[in-house]
Amino acid sequence: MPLFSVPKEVAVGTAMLGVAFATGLLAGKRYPSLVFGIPKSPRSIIGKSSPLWQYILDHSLREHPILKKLRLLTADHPWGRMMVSCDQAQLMANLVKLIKAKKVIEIGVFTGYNTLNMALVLPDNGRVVACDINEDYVKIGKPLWKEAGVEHKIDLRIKPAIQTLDELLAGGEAETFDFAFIDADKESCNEYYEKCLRLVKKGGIIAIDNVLWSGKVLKPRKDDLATQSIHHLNEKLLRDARVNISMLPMGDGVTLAFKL
Ligand SMILES: C[S@@+](CC[C@H](N)C(=O)[O-])C[C@H]1O[C@@H](n2cnc3c(N)ncnc32)[C@H](O)[C@@H]1O
Repeated sequence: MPLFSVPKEVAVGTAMLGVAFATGLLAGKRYPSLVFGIPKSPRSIIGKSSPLWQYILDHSLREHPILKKLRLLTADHPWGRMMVSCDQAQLMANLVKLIKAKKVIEIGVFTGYNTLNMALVLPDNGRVVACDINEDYVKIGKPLWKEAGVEHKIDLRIKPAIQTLDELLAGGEAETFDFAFIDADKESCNEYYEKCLRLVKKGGIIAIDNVLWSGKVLKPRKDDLATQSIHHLNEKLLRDARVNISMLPMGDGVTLAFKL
């Protein structure tokens, strides 16, 4: 027995709307960034349609106008959902500022929201080593790095991040970074973590994004390498005596590892 029933006309109308929406999507149509008044945003543990999500943004987000411009620009990109959660990016910038970081690493730039966000709070002689393999994504945000006047603080490296991290290590930059944000291909997250641990100083912070992976970590499927990889790193971090950790249910889950 159904819990509630709807008039036949409403059911038919809703089904037609659904078909029209799906047909639009298949035809490559982009829908507006605002759905039911809630900003389209990336993965988030708190549902994006939850009024609490809007409340959090309304009561905590202090976004630089150029960051906002980049967020809205990215929201209309077909892969806009990959962008870091803006409240989480704000926490990253607050941490970077708190520890008076000068050298930071971003693994997985996409359109560069978090890169810009960190560059904005770094001192004028600070540096973000920004790693990505896809220049097309980065090109979207690059003009805004310039507009914000922080382009000179961003050292963009377009190649596999593992290669960039190895080059930094080979160049004698071990234990010279203050902060690292890991947010690229999940299959490599353990390797990124190990290399960042060598690059970051004692007292520095490594932030690992998507550690809850939309809840998939609860039941990692054997054939799902990304989830397996995240889950193994989560298990390892729990027992890793080289760091203190906090796992925060923010965005899609972020673990902060404080190097001892
Ligand atoms: C989730 S997005 C990053 C989001 C970004 N941190 C932000 O602030 O919005 C992941 C990015 O990782 C990049 N990526 C994937 N595999 C990579 C690799 N092997 N090396 C470097 N970047 C990679 C992708 O091109 C993509 O831009």
